[in-house]
Amino acid sequence: MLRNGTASVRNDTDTVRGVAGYKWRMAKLFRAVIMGPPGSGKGTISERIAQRFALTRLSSGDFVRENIAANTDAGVLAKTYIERGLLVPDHVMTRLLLPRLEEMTRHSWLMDGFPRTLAQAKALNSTCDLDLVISLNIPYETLKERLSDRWIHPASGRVYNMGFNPPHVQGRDDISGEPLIQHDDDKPEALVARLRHYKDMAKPIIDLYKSKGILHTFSGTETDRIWPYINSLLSTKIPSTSQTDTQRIPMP
Ligand SMILES: Nc1nc2c(ncn2[C@@H]2O[C@H](COP(=O)(O)OP(=O)(O)O)[C@@H](O)[C@H]2O)c(=O)[nH]1
Ligand SMILES: Nc1ccn([C@@H]2O[C@H](COP(=O)(O)OP(=O)(O)O)[C@@H](O)[C@H]2O)c(=O)n1
Repeated sequence: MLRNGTASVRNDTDTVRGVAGYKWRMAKLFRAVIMGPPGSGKGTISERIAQRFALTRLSSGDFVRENIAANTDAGVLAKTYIERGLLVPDHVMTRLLLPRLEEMTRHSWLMDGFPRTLAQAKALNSTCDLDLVISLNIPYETLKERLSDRWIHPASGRVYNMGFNPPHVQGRDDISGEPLIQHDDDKPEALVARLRHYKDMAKPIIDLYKSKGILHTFSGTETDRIWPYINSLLSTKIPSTSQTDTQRIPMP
């Protein structure tokens, strides 16, 4: 349910009369968050979920980058932190993200990268009711190996791994053909600090979602082995109709 003062669309089956006397039944909407340390597979799994269940994939990192590119006030502010390798403060992140979510009242979505702090989780909580939180629990050695081999197409956020999902042409994005880059903070020396930081920040968020009964944790070293469990969980949670968000149903 989006609590923006006017909309209340979660779980509803409201109808809108369209042309030729049809009504459009809005399928039950679904809102989820995916959490995990850097390299745990959030991007990879979100992509699969978005395709399989036709959810809109929202990446807070991509959204920050779009705002920086568009020179919005919040983007300009966010840039000053990212350039110093810092997390963007909560009030800037919520200013960026929450209006975007309020535009999504009629879409099912999966959010990757937000919330990263308890304050962000509370802000999200006051904006919408989440149906489900996926938390990925991946051993440190696995994260280290994956990240040292991660290549990214910055414009789209598509991720590659030279062993697991290599691009068709080495160093080039499959779709655009543009060059791939590596993030400095994917280097092993930066990883220990990033992981410690993740654990400290994630613990209270995970406790919050556990107490709400919406947390589902998946552990393992291979995405392909974790994926079937996530797939079957989501298949039970997402009604088939919400796979297209809206469904045209002839109604008297
Ligand atoms: N070897 C291996 N690499 C994987 C696996 N799953 C994801 N990756 C790669 O690991 C890196 C991190 O995954 P990503 O989805 O970007 O993680 P995120 O930081 O949590 O969003 C990327 O290069 C992925 O292609 C896996 O099961 N095995
Ligand atoms: N909730 C969030 C999301 C992103 N960010 C910032 O935006 C950057 C890019 O986001 P991302 O999700 O792509 O980050 P990484 O997974 O590359 O760490 C992060 O490194 C943070 O500086 C943030 O501060 N708080």
